[in-house]
Amino acid sequence: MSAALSLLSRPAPPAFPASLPEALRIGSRGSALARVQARLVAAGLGAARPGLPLAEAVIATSGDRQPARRLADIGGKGLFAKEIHEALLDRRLDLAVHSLKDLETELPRGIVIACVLPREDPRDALVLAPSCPPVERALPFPMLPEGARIGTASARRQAQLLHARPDLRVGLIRGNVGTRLERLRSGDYAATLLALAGLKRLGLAERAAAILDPELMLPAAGQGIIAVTARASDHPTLAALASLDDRPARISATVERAVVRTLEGSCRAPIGAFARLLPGGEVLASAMVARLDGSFLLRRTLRGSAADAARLGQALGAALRADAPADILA
Ligand SMILES: NCc1[nH]cc(CCC(=O)O)c1CC(=O)O
Repeated sequence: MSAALSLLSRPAPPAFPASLPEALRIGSRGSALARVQARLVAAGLGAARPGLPLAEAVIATSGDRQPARRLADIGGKGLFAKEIHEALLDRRLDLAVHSLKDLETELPRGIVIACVLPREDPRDALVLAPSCPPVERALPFPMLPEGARIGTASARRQAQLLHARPDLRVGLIRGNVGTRLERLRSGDYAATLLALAGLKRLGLAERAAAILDPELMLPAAGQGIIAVTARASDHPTLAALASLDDRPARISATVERAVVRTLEGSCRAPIGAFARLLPGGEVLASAMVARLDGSFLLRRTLRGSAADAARLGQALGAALRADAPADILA
């Protein structure tokens, strides 16, 4: 009797989801910006699939644990995403939210970019320390004080800034957006450069003393674009995310990342890449490489078909490589 009962009352085997799991687990880094971006993705999914249960999780990354050094010196972009990729592959997460510009161009096997959200403003912004005299919005660089010290950890920003203003000095300031704004109050720096997209998402856009024209400061590949990664094999999650994919952002991302992919490995120099869809449906893409000290800067612009976005980016990267001096190419 008791044996029969225990057979009958044996707990049901764990329910393996035929389609979507109980709750989709959304992962991101723990910074304020990362959390806001994760919430944007969750809101998008909630609107696309009403009633779909979602759970948000924070993953600490190596990049977050070593805030004082230049990223390139501690292993590059992969640092922010490594633990997040691992959590996806280990099924501790089902999808992960990244700033596309921090995501390496070659993702680990089994991880794909499932969708990109509509691009926020891709431009960089100049943020002044309280002690710095104001600049005119239209002429931000010429009005920075002679010899001023500017804080940035971005080789791309440093090279373009010094190209325009060789008298300026650059000091390393890293960390989250909040940390960097805080550092400005220390008096060590006259100004810093930040992505306007991050400032906007944090409700801090009013801190931008000037917004830098891409002619002056070409953005990083993917700047302003939020990318969502998932397991390549997880078809239900990929299908749910596909409805969030933004075509113009996807095309820009494809061109800009193809530029970087074409150059990296053969080029150790700072790289900028920016592509946008024109009203007629063509893509206008610019890219630049420079010496870190700004003494050399090369820019190229190409126009091409949106259907050939990756090829356009490759052609742009190849054009830069063809004309760059030997010391820029590794
Ligand atoms: N490297 C940090 C980082 N990664 C993405 C953003 C901003 C948001 C975006 O570009 O989408 C920032 C901050 C910054 O560069 O000012």
